[in-house]
Amino acid sequence: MDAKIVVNNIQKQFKDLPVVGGVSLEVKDGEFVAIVGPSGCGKSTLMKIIAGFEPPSEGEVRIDGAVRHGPSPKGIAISQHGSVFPWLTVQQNLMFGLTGDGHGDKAALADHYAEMVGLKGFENSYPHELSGGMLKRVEIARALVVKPEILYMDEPFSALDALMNLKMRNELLRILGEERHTVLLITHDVEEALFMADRVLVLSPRPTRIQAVFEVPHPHPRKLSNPELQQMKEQILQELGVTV
Ligand SMILES: Nc1ncnc2c1ncn2[C@@H]1O[C@H](COP(=O)(O)OP(=O)(O)OP(=O)(O)O)[C@@H](O)[C@H]1O
Repeated sequence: MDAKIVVNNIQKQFKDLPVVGGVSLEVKDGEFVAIVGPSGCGKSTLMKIIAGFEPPSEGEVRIDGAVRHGPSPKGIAISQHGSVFPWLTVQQNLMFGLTGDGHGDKAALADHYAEMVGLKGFENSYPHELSGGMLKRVEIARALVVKPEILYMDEPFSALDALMNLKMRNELLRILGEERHTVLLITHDVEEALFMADRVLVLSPRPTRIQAVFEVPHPHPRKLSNPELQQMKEQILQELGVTV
C-alpha cells in the first residue's frame, strides 16, 4: 500500500540558522510514529512542516500522494499549548469543527466523543470549570470528533502531571484501537514513545536529521518492564547521548 505521508528531503533554515538538515520519511496508513530528539533540535519545526503550517526551505510533503502547500483537511494538530475556546462549553467546543452537513446530529456526536474521553456529565461545563487533564481530554475529543485521517501531536501530554499523563496514554491507545488514525507524535519521553508507537524515530541535534529508527512490533497493551522494550529504551537514550 502507498504511504499516507511521504516526507521528501525536508530542509529548513530560519535566516542563517539551519534547523532541519534533510529529513525523509514515509508513514503508512494507520501507523503510529513517535519522534524523539534532543531539546531544541527542531522537532516542532519538523512537525509544523509535515502538518503544513510552516513551509520547508527545501523538499516536499505528500499526503496520499499529493504535494501539500498548506495544512491538509485530512489532518488535525494537537499541541502542548492547548486550543480549547474558553467561552464555549465542552459540547460547543466539540461541535465547533463540525462544519458542513455531513455530520448528522452534531450535539449527539459531540456528546458521544465527550463520553469516549471520559467527560460524560461535563458537556455543559466551561473550560475554567475543568481540571488540566480534563481540558486535555476536551482537546483530544475535539480533534477526534472530526474523524481526521491524520493526528499530529506535539507533546500533547507534557503539561499534565505524571499520573494523568499515564492515563491519557492509555485513553488514546484505547480510542485508536476503536478508530483507526495515522499518528505522528513528538515527545521528549522515550517511555511514552515506546509505550504507544509502532516506530520510534530518533532525531539528531540541530540541524536535525533522522539518526536512528526503532521498530516496536510489540502488541498492545505493552508493559514497559518488558526486557526488549527496556533494552530499546537504553539504546534510544544512548542515541540521545544519555548514558544509562
Ligand atoms: N519561527 C522561527 N523563527 C526563527 N527561529 C525559529 C523559529 N521556530 C523555531 N526556531 C528555532 O529553531 C530551533 C528549533 O526549534 P524547535 O521548536 O523546532 O525545536 P524542538 O526540538 O521542538 O525544541 P524543544 O525540544 O525545546 O521543544 C530553535 O533554535 C528555535 O529557536
